[in-house]
Amino acid sequence: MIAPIRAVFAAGQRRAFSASARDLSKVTVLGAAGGIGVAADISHINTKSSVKGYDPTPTGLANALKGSDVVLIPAGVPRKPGMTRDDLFNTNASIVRDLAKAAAESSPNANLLIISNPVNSTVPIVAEVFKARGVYNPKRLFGVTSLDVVRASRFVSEIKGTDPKDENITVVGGHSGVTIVPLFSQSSHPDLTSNAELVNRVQFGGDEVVKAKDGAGSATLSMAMAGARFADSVLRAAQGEKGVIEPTFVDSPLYKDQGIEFFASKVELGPNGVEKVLPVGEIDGNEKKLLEACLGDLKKNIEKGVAFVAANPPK
Ligand SMILES: NC(=O)c1ccc[n+]([C@@H]2O[C@H](COP(=O)([O-])OP(=O)(O)OC[C@H]3O[C@@H](n4cnc5c(N)ncnc54)[C@H](O)[C@@H]3O)[C@@H](O)[C@H]2O)c1
Ligand SMILES: O=C(O)C[C@H](O)C(=O)O
Repeated sequence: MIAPIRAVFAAGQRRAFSASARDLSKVTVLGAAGGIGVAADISHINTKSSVKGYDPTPTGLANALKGSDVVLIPAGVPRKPGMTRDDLFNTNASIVRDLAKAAAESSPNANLLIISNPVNSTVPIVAEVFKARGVYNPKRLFGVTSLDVVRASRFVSEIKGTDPKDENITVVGGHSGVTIVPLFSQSSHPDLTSNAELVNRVQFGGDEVVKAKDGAGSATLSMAMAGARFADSVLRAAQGEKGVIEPTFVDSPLYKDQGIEFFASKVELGPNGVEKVLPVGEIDGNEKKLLEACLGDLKKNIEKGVAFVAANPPK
C-alpha cells in the first residue's frame, strides 16, 4: 500500500507491517506482501515514519496490530479475467474473517479500512466478527471505495478535457458492477447522467485492469493511490482536521428501512471515525434507476457476508 502522507509502509515478503508515522499514529497493513500491500520499495518513500515488518505468525499478527490507529486490509486473492468480485468470496471471506478476529482481539479500537474483495461482503464479515466479540463500533469500519471516485473523475476529465483533480464526482452504493452508482447530476457535468457508456465504464472500470493484466491480478497502483488518499483522510480527521469528507462504504442509516445495513456515500470523518453519513441528495431519473438496481444486488452481497460468519464463525 503506498503511503498516506503521514505514514510509510514496507513489508518485504512479510504479510503484515506497521508504520508509526507521527507520535500518535500507528498504521497496520494486513496482506503486505501483495500487489497493493506492496513491499520494501515503499519504505524508500521520504515521509517521516518508522516502518516495521512482521512474520505471518499469530504472534507477528498480534504485534503488528497492537496499538494501531488504522488497520488496512488488502489481504486476499485478486480477480482473473472472466471473474466477478463475488467469485473471490469463497477464498477471501475466510481470510478476512480470520484477520478481523485478530484485529478484534489486538486492536479493537482501530479504524478498519477494508480493501479485500468483494468489499460489499467483506465489510459485513468484519462487522459480524466484531459484533460476536462485543467490540463492534460502526463508526470505525470502512469499505474502501475511493478507487471508484478516482476512476470517475479521470474518465469524466477525458471526455470534458478538464483536469481530473478539479472533478469531484460522487459515487454511491457499493463496490462491484451495478452496485457502483456515479452521480453525475451532482457534478458540474449533469449532462453525463445520460452517457450510458461512461456509467458502464465507471461501474466496470476494474475489469479493464483485470483484462489488461491478463491473469496477473487487478488494479494495484491506482488502488494504492486511492487507498493512501483514504487512509490519509482518516488520519487527518483523527488528528482533528475538520471538514474531511470521503465517499466510503459504511454501516449506514440511509437504506436500513429496506434491510440494507451498509451503503457507500459521502461521509464526514472525525476523531471518532464516522462523524456523519451524508444523504445521497437529489438525483435524476437515470440515477434513480441505477440506484434501484444497486440496492437489490447490494442487499444480497451484504446478507451473504453475514450468513457466512453465522455458518462459519472464526475459530
Ligand atoms: N477495494 C478496491 O477498490 C480494491 C482495488 C484493488 C484490489 N482490491 C482487492 O484487494 C485484494 C488484494 O489484491 P492484490 O492485488 O494486492 O493481491 P495480491 O495477490 O497481489 O496480494 C494479496 C496478498 O494477500 C496476502 N494474504 C493472503 N492470505 C493472507 C492472510 N490470511 N493473512 C495475511 N495476508 C494474506 C498474500 O500473501 C498477498 O501478499 C484482492 O481481493 C483485490 O480484489 C480491492
Ligand atoms: O476489479 C477488481 O477486482 C479490483 C478492484 O476492486 C477494482 O475496482 O479495480
